[in-house]
Amino acid sequence: MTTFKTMDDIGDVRGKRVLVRVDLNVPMADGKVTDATRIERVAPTITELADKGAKVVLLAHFGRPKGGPAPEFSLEPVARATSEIIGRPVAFAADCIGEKAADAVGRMKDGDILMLENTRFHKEEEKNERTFTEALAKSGDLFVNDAFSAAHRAHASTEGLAHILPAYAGRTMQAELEALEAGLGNPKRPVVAIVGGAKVSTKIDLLLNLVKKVDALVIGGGMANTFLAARGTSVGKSLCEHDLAETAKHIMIEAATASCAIVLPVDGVVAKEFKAGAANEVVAIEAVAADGMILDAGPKTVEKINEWIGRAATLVWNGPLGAFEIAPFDAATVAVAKFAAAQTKASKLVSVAGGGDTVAALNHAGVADDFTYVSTAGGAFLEWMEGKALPGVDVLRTA
Ligand SMILES: Nc1ncnc2c1ncn2[C@@H]1O[C@H](COP(=O)(O)OP(=O)(O)O)[C@@H](O)[C@H]1O
Ligand SMILES: O=C(OP(=O)(O)O)[C@H](O)COP(=O)(O)O
Repeated sequence: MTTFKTMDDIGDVRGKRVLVRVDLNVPMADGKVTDATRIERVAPTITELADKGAKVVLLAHFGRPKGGPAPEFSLEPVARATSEIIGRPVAFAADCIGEKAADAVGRMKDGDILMLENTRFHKEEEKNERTFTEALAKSGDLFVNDAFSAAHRAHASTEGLAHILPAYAGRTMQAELEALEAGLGNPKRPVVAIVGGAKVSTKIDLLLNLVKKVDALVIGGGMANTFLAARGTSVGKSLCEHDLAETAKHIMIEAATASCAIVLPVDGVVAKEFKAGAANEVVAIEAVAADGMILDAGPKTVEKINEWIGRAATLVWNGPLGAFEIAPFDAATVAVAKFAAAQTKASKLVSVAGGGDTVAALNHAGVADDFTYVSTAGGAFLEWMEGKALPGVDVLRTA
């Protein structure tokens, strides 16, 4: 049950400027969106408001620029992709505050859609600074937050704006929370979680609570390398955050106390270059050469993970098991995704997966529709699972 205001409470929006926070942090390659799920999920909120005659002003971040403009993190190509998906023009303004934003908003007619440039081009966004939030608020009369997958960030555009403008949950925000509650509110045990991917430093802390909620935690992808290194296994040149070794050790101790099994790779697919078709070999995890990079989990690891999934009643998954965008390093992710999908179809498993790249990986494996639920959120979903308050959601409850 949601306890915040939704778009059903928003009233007449005709002629009003509605600032809509969406998460358009989508996978891209060569300037093209490679998985449009996040855009498709927020499309209903955008079109509903536009159809009701609102001036829809979209706010979003893209990637992790260092608090200043960076062309490779521009939202302009994403605005084009959004326009194609919703089948309507989406104008673009080269800044999210100031004159450029004001001019573009000033030109809007009722029912128009405008996307403002990456909010993270201003360092004040992530600091949630009041003056910056007020500058953002100048473009809107109302605020709709539809970015569930960014709701774990207390940023100006995800949290701050709800203190300044009348605030509502968008259709996707509402649907995500309801679906997660339905699928995982009271999960059937055993619960197995898989956490992989590359955002090691921003996700590792939440594993400390997660091990108290699940029966087994499978650690894969870049995250696994940090744990392997922490227990003294050499990972060569693999993606690894060595300075997080103590955190990893602490998590392994907490897991043992909570009787949560930690499942780490036993073999890996190792290459010397991070590129498609790079020469590679499967090696035992203790045998990674000093110049090798683990880019995927090996077949024995896949077998072990699938055994755990076979015993599970509920699966929670964020983060690919390898660099799945580059063949052949997608093999483990695809194999595990297919097995989890088959278990779900056979009614043996409730499977909930989430994250921008995880969704792309499930689409790549052709099984996203076979999972019980696929969330657009990765980190936010895991924090929700941990039982942590999400700033972007909480502020809507009290707004
Ligand atoms: N062993 C690995 N080495 C390097 N990158 C990896 C490895 N395993 C997974 N990745 C990368 O992790 C990225 C996804 O991580 P993350 O952003 O945490 O997931 P999500 O967006 O689903 O939350 C993918 O781009 C993938 O290439
Ligand atoms: O892609 C996102 O999160 P996810 O990788 O956990 O799915 C969100 O857009 C949040 O991005 P951030 O982790 O740079 O704050």
